[in-house]
Amino acid sequence: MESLTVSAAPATSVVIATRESRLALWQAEHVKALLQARGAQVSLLGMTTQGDQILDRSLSKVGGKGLFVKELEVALDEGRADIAVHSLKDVPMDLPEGFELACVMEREDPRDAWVSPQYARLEDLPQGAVVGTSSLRRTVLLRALRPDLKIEPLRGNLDTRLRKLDEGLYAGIVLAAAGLKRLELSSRIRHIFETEQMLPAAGQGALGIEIRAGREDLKALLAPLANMDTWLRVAAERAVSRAMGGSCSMPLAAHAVLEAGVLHLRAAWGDPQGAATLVQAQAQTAVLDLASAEQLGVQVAQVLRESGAH
Ligand SMILES: NCc1[nH]cc(CCC(=O)O)c1CC(=O)O
Repeated sequence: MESLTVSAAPATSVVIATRESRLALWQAEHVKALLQARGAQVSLLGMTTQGDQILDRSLSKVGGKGLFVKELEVALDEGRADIAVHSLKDVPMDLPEGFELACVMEREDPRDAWVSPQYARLEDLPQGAVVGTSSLRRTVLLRALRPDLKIEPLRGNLDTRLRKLDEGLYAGIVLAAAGLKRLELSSRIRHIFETEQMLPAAGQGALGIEIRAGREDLKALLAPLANMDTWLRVAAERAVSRAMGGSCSMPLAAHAVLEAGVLHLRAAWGDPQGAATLVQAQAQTAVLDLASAEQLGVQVAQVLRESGAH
Protein backbone atom coordinates (compact mmCIF):
# COMPACT_ATOMS: atom_id res chain seq x y z
CA MET A 1 0.00 0.00 0.00
CA GLU A 2 1.24 3.44 -0.94
CA SER A 3 2.37 5.54 1.98
CA LEU A 4 2.65 9.28 2.05
CA THR A 5 6.24 10.40 2.16
CA VAL A 6 6.57 13.46 4.28
CA SER A 7 9.69 15.51 4.59
CA ALA A 8 8.71 18.82 6.17
CA ALA A 9 7.51 19.84 9.62
CA PRO A 10 3.69 20.01 9.67
CA ALA A 11 2.12 23.42 9.15
CA THR A 12 0.79 24.87 12.40
CA SER A 13 -1.63 27.41 11.01
CA VAL A 14 -4.05 26.84 8.14
CA VAL A 15 -6.63 28.91 6.25
CA ILE A 16 -9.33 26.82 4.55
CA ALA A 17 -10.90 28.29 1.40
CA THR A 18 -14.51 27.18 1.19
CA ARG A 19 -17.70 27.78 -0.72
CA GLU A 20 -20.52 29.10 1.43
CA SER A 21 -23.24 26.54 0.84
CA ARG A 22 -24.25 24.75 4.02
CA LEU A 23 -22.69 21.52 2.79
CA ALA A 24 -19.39 23.17 1.81
CA LEU A 25 -19.24 24.89 5.21
CA TRP A 26 -20.00 21.60 6.99
CA GLN A 27 -17.13 19.97 5.12
CA ALA A 28 -14.73 22.81 5.88
CA GLU A 29 -15.75 22.79 9.56
CA HIS A 30 -15.25 19.02 9.65
CA VAL A 31 -11.67 19.37 8.41
CA LYS A 32 -11.11 22.35 10.69
CA ALA A 33 -12.07 20.29 13.74
CA LEU A 34 -9.82 17.40 12.69
CA LEU A 35 -6.86 19.74 12.21
CA GLN A 36 -7.52 21.61 15.45
CA ALA A 37 -7.52 18.27 17.24
CA ARG A 38 -3.99 17.87 15.91
CA GLY A 39 -2.99 21.22 17.38
CA ALA A 40 -3.24 23.42 14.29
CA GLN A 41 -4.73 26.91 14.24
CA VAL A 42 -7.44 26.95 11.61
CA SER A 43 -9.67 29.61 10.10
CA LEU A 44 -12.13 29.64 7.19
CA LEU A 45 -12.19 31.93 4.17
CA GLY A 46 -15.67 31.80 2.67
CA MET A 47 -16.21 32.57 -1.00
CA THR A 48 -18.81 32.34 -3.74
CA THR A 49 -17.91 30.49 -6.95
CA GLN A 50 -19.37 30.78 -10.44
CA GLY A 51 -20.82 27.32 -9.92
CA ASP A 52 -22.88 28.71 -7.03
CA GLN A 53 -24.04 31.72 -9.02
CA ILE A 54 -25.08 30.08 -12.28
CA LEU A 55 -28.35 28.43 -11.39
CA ASP A 56 -30.35 28.85 -14.57
CA ARG A 57 -28.27 26.67 -16.86
CA SER A 58 -26.95 23.15 -16.73
CA LEU A 59 -23.34 23.19 -15.58
CA SER A 60 -22.38 20.86 -18.36
CA LYS A 61 -23.24 23.67 -20.78
CA VAL A 62 -21.31 26.47 -19.12
CA GLY A 63 -17.98 24.90 -18.26
CA GLY A 64 -18.59 21.97 -15.96
CA LYS A 65 -17.92 21.33 -12.32
CA GLY A 66 -14.56 23.09 -12.43
CA LEU A 67 -16.63 26.21 -11.83
CA PHE A 68 -16.99 25.14 -8.21
CA VAL A 69 -13.26 25.00 -7.56
CA LYS A 70 -11.70 27.75 -9.71
CA GLU A 71 -12.11 30.67 -7.25
CA LEU A 72 -10.82 28.51 -4.41
CA GLU A 73 -7.71 27.73 -6.44
CA VAL A 74 -7.14 31.43 -7.08
CA ALA A 75 -7.23 32.00 -3.30
CA LEU A 76 -4.65 29.22 -2.84
CA ASP A 77 -2.51 30.66 -5.61
CA GLU A 78 -2.55 34.15 -4.13
CA GLY A 79 -1.68 32.82 -0.69
CA ARG A 80 -4.98 34.00 0.83
CA ALA A 81 -5.71 30.39 1.78
CA ASP A 82 -3.73 27.18 2.25
CA ILE A 83 -6.15 24.36 1.55
CA ALA A 84 -9.48 23.82 -0.19
CA VAL A 85 -11.89 21.08 0.90
CA HIS A 86 -13.91 19.64 -1.96
CA SER A 87 -16.57 17.06 -2.61
CA LEU A 88 -14.39 14.93 -4.88
CA LYS A 89 -17.31 14.46 -7.21
CA ASP A 90 -17.02 18.15 -8.11
CA VAL A 91 -13.27 18.11 -8.69
CA PRO A 92 -12.11 17.90 -12.31
CA MET A 93 -10.14 14.74 -13.14
CA ASP A 94 -6.94 16.66 -13.73
CA LEU A 95 -6.20 19.59 -11.48
CA PRO A 96 -4.61 22.64 -13.09
CA GLU A 97 -0.81 22.83 -13.21
CA GLY A 98 0.56 23.79 -9.82
CA PHE A 99 -2.15 22.17 -7.69
CA GLU A 100 -2.43 18.74 -6.17
CA LEU A 101 -4.71 16.58 -4.09
CA ALA A 102 -3.00 16.33 -0.71
CA CYS A 103 -5.35 13.67 0.58
CA VAL A 104 -8.63 11.83 0.12
CA MET A 105 -10.59 11.34 3.33
CA GLU A 106 -12.95 8.66 4.61
CA ARG A 107 -16.05 8.26 2.51
CA GLU A 108 -19.65 8.95 3.55
CA ASP A 109 -22.39 6.84 1.97
CA PRO A 110 -21.62 7.00 -1.78
CA ARG A 111 -25.16 6.07 -2.88
CA ASP A 112 -27.97 8.15 -4.32
CA ALA A 113 -31.13 8.79 -2.32
CA TRP A 114 -34.76 9.06 -3.39
CA VAL A 115 -36.48 12.09 -1.88
CA SER A 116 -40.20 12.62 -2.31
CA PRO A 117 -43.04 13.82 -0.08
CA GLN A 118 -45.54 11.47 -1.71
CA TYR A 119 -43.86 8.43 -3.17
CA ALA A 120 -41.85 6.07 -0.99
CA ARG A 121 -39.98 4.56 -3.91
CA LEU A 122 -39.27 5.26 -7.55
CA GLU A 123 -41.42 2.23 -8.44
CA ASP A 124 -44.46 3.94 -6.88
CA LEU A 125 -44.44 6.88 -9.30
CA PRO A 126 -47.34 7.07 -11.74
CA GLN A 127 -46.60 6.90 -15.48
CA GLY A 128 -44.97 10.07 -16.80
CA ALA A 129 -44.28 11.62 -13.37
CA VAL A 130 -41.81 14.50 -13.18
CA VAL A 131 -38.46 13.81 -11.49
CA GLY A 132 -35.94 16.59 -10.86
CA THR A 133 -32.25 16.32 -11.59
CA SER A 134 -29.72 18.22 -13.68
CA SER A 135 -27.20 15.41 -13.50
CA LEU A 136 -26.65 13.66 -16.84
CA ARG A 137 -25.66 10.52 -14.95
CA ARG A 138 -28.87 10.44 -12.93
CA THR A 139 -30.87 11.24 -16.05
CA VAL A 140 -29.59 8.26 -18.03
CA LEU A 141 -29.79 5.91 -15.01
CA LEU A 142 -33.37 6.98 -14.23
CA ARG A 143 -34.32 6.59 -17.87
CA ALA A 144 -32.94 3.05 -17.91
CA LEU A 145 -35.09 2.22 -14.86
CA ARG A 146 -38.21 4.15 -15.87
CA PRO A 147 -38.25 5.33 -19.51
CA ASP A 148 -41.72 6.86 -19.01
CA LEU A 149 -40.60 9.50 -16.47
CA LYS A 150 -40.20 13.14 -17.36
CA ILE A 151 -36.82 14.39 -16.16
CA GLU A 152 -36.76 18.12 -15.44
CA PRO A 153 -33.72 20.27 -14.57
CA LEU A 154 -33.02 20.97 -10.89
CA ARG A 155 -30.02 23.06 -9.86
CA GLY A 156 -28.88 24.78 -6.71
CA ASN A 157 -27.48 23.69 -3.39
CA LEU A 158 -29.19 21.01 -1.30
CA ASP A 159 -31.53 23.39 0.52
CA THR A 160 -32.59 25.01 -2.75
CA ARG A 161 -33.33 21.64 -4.33
CA LEU A 162 -35.35 20.48 -1.35
CA ARG A 163 -37.31 23.75 -1.37
CA LYS A 164 -38.15 23.33 -5.07
CA LEU A 165 -39.32 19.81 -4.32
CA ASP A 166 -41.48 21.10 -1.47
CA GLU A 167 -42.95 23.75 -3.77
CA GLY A 168 -44.45 20.88 -5.71
CA LEU A 169 -42.42 21.22 -8.92
CA TYR A 170 -41.44 17.54 -8.90
CA ALA A 171 -42.91 14.22 -7.81
CA GLY A 172 -39.49 13.35 -6.46
CA ILE A 173 -35.80 14.12 -6.77
CA VAL A 174 -32.55 12.17 -6.54
CA LEU A 175 -29.77 13.50 -4.30
CA ALA A 176 -26.52 12.15 -2.95
CA ALA A 177 -27.16 10.43 0.39
CA ALA A 178 -23.84 11.84 1.65
CA GLY A 179 -24.90 15.47 1.51
CA LEU A 180 -28.24 14.76 3.19
CA LYS A 181 -26.61 12.75 5.96
CA ARG A 182 -23.94 15.38 6.60
CA LEU A 183 -26.55 18.10 6.94
CA GLU A 184 -28.75 15.95 9.19
CA LEU A 185 -31.41 15.80 6.51
CA SER A 186 -31.58 11.99 6.55
CA SER A 187 -35.24 12.21 7.52
CA ARG A 188 -35.92 13.43 3.96
CA ILE A 189 -34.58 10.18 2.49
CA ARG A 190 -37.38 7.80 1.49
CA HIS A 191 -35.16 5.16 -0.03
CA ILE A 192 -31.48 4.67 -0.76
CA PHE A 193 -30.79 3.13 -4.15
CA GLU A 194 -28.55 0.11 -4.18
CA THR A 195 -25.45 0.80 -6.25
CA GLU A 196 -26.50 -1.96 -8.68
CA GLN A 197 -29.63 0.02 -9.45
CA MET A 198 -28.27 3.57 -9.47
CA LEU A 199 -24.51 3.49 -9.90
CA PRO A 200 -22.89 6.45 -8.10
CA ALA A 201 -20.69 9.13 -9.64
CA ALA A 202 -16.92 8.84 -9.43
CA GLY A 203 -15.85 10.13 -6.03
CA GLN A 204 -19.37 10.58 -4.66
CA GLY A 205 -19.39 10.89 -0.88
CA ALA A 206 -15.62 11.39 -0.57
CA LEU A 207 -13.84 14.58 0.42
CA GLY A 208 -10.54 15.66 -1.07
CA ILE A 209 -8.18 18.36 0.10
CA GLU A 210 -6.44 20.44 -2.53
CA ILE A 211 -3.23 22.38 -1.98
CA ARG A 212 -0.66 24.19 -4.06
CA ALA A 213 1.81 21.63 -5.33
CA GLY A 214 4.91 21.30 -3.20
CA ARG A 215 3.51 22.53 0.12
CA GLU A 216 5.24 19.79 2.08
CA ASP A 217 4.31 21.41 5.39
CA LEU A 218 0.63 21.00 4.53
CA LYS A 219 1.09 17.44 3.28
CA ALA A 220 2.70 16.57 6.62
CA LEU A 221 -0.24 18.06 8.50
CA LEU A 222 -2.88 16.43 6.27
CA ALA A 223 -1.33 12.97 5.91
CA PRO A 224 -3.11 11.56 9.00
CA LEU A 225 -6.49 12.61 7.55
CA ALA A 226 -6.07 10.38 4.49
CA ASN A 227 -8.11 7.22 4.15
CA MET A 228 -6.23 4.88 1.84
CA ASP A 229 -9.18 2.56 1.12
CA THR A 230 -11.25 5.47 -0.09
CA TRP A 231 -8.31 6.91 -2.02
CA LEU A 232 -7.80 3.63 -3.92
CA ARG A 233 -11.51 3.37 -4.74
CA VAL A 234 -11.87 6.93 -5.99
CA ALA A 235 -8.58 6.71 -7.89
CA ALA A 236 -10.06 3.86 -9.91
CA GLU A 237 -13.40 5.64 -10.34
CA ARG A 238 -11.82 8.92 -11.40
CA ALA A 239 -9.51 7.10 -13.82
CA VAL A 240 -12.59 5.88 -15.71
CA SER A 241 -13.78 9.46 -16.14
CA ARG A 242 -10.33 10.67 -17.13
CA ALA A 243 -9.92 7.90 -19.71
CA MET A 244 -13.37 8.71 -21.11
CA GLY A 245 -12.28 12.24 -21.87
CA GLY A 246 -11.83 13.91 -18.52
CA SER A 247 -15.00 15.96 -18.56
CA CYS A 248 -17.10 15.71 -15.42
CA SER A 249 -20.18 16.69 -17.38
CA MET A 250 -20.62 13.23 -18.83
CA PRO A 251 -23.46 10.72 -18.48
CA LEU A 252 -21.04 8.43 -16.67
CA ALA A 253 -21.15 6.48 -13.42
CA ALA A 254 -18.18 4.72 -11.81
CA HIS A 255 -18.12 2.96 -8.47
CA ALA A 256 -15.50 0.80 -6.78
CA VAL A 257 -15.52 -1.32 -3.63
CA LEU A 258 -12.52 -2.82 -1.89
CA GLU A 259 -12.91 -6.31 -0.43
CA ALA A 260 -10.04 -8.28 1.03
CA GLY A 261 -7.49 -6.35 -1.00
CA VAL A 262 -9.42 -6.77 -4.24
CA LEU A 263 -10.78 -3.67 -5.94
CA HIS A 264 -14.05 -4.24 -7.82
CA LEU A 265 -14.92 -1.47 -10.26
CA ARG A 266 -18.18 -0.97 -12.18
CA ALA A 267 -18.98 1.77 -14.66
CA ALA A 268 -21.99 2.70 -16.76
CA TRP A 269 -22.56 5.14 -19.59
CA GLY A 270 -25.75 6.25 -21.27
CA ASP A 271 -26.57 8.40 -24.27
CA PRO A 272 -28.86 11.20 -23.07
CA GLN A 273 -30.25 11.66 -26.60
CA GLY A 274 -30.22 8.03 -27.67
CA ALA A 275 -31.61 4.73 -26.48
CA ALA A 276 -32.58 4.30 -22.82
CA THR A 277 -30.20 1.36 -22.46
CA LEU A 278 -26.90 1.64 -20.64
CA VAL A 279 -23.45 0.51 -21.63
CA GLN A 280 -21.86 -1.20 -18.63
CA ALA A 281 -18.47 -2.64 -17.76
CA GLN A 282 -16.76 -4.11 -14.73
CA ALA A 283 -13.42 -5.53 -13.73
CA GLN A 284 -11.45 -6.31 -10.60
CA THR A 285 -7.86 -6.58 -9.55
CA ALA A 286 -5.78 -7.19 -6.47
CA VAL A 287 -4.78 -3.62 -5.79
CA LEU A 288 -1.38 -2.61 -4.54
CA ASP A 289 -1.18 1.12 -5.00
CA LEU A 290 -2.87 4.12 -6.61
CA ALA A 291 -1.24 3.36 -9.96
CA SER A 292 -2.80 -0.11 -10.15
CA ALA A 293 -6.17 1.32 -9.09
CA GLU A 294 -5.95 3.84 -11.93
CA GLN A 295 -4.93 1.10 -14.34
CA LEU A 296 -8.15 -0.74 -13.47
CA GLY A 297 -10.09 2.41 -14.29
CA VAL A 298 -8.40 2.73 -17.67
CA GLN A 299 -9.22 -0.90 -18.41
CA VAL A 300 -12.91 -0.46 -17.55
CA ALA A 301 -13.11 2.71 -19.64
CA GLN A 302 -11.71 0.80 -22.59
CA VAL A 303 -14.40 -1.87 -22.26
CA LEU A 304 -17.04 0.88 -22.07
CA ARG A 305 -15.73 2.44 -25.26
CA GLU A 306 -15.53 -0.89 -27.06
CA SER A 307 -19.18 -1.39 -26.09
CA GLY A 308 -20.22 1.89 -27.64
CA ALA A 309 -19.74 4.59 -24.99
CA HIS A 310 -18.30 7.84 -26.29
N1 LIG B 1 -23.36 17.82 -7.56
C1 LIG B 1 -23.47 18.55 -6.33
C2 LIG B 1 -22.92 17.77 -5.17
N2 LIG B 1 -21.61 17.67 -4.96
C3 LIG B 1 -21.40 16.92 -3.83
C4 LIG B 1 -22.64 16.58 -3.32
C5 LIG B 1 -22.83 15.84 -2.07
C6 LIG B 1 -22.39 14.41 -2.10
C7 LIG B 1 -20.93 14.18 -2.18
O1 LIG B 1 -20.18 14.67 -1.32
O2 LIG B 1 -20.50 13.48 -3.10
C8 LIG B 1 -23.62 17.11 -4.16
C9 LIG B 1 -25.08 17.02 -4.01
C10 LIG B 1 -25.75 15.94 -4.82
O3 LIG B 1 -25.20 15.42 -5.80
O4 LIG B 1 -26.88 15.60 -4.49
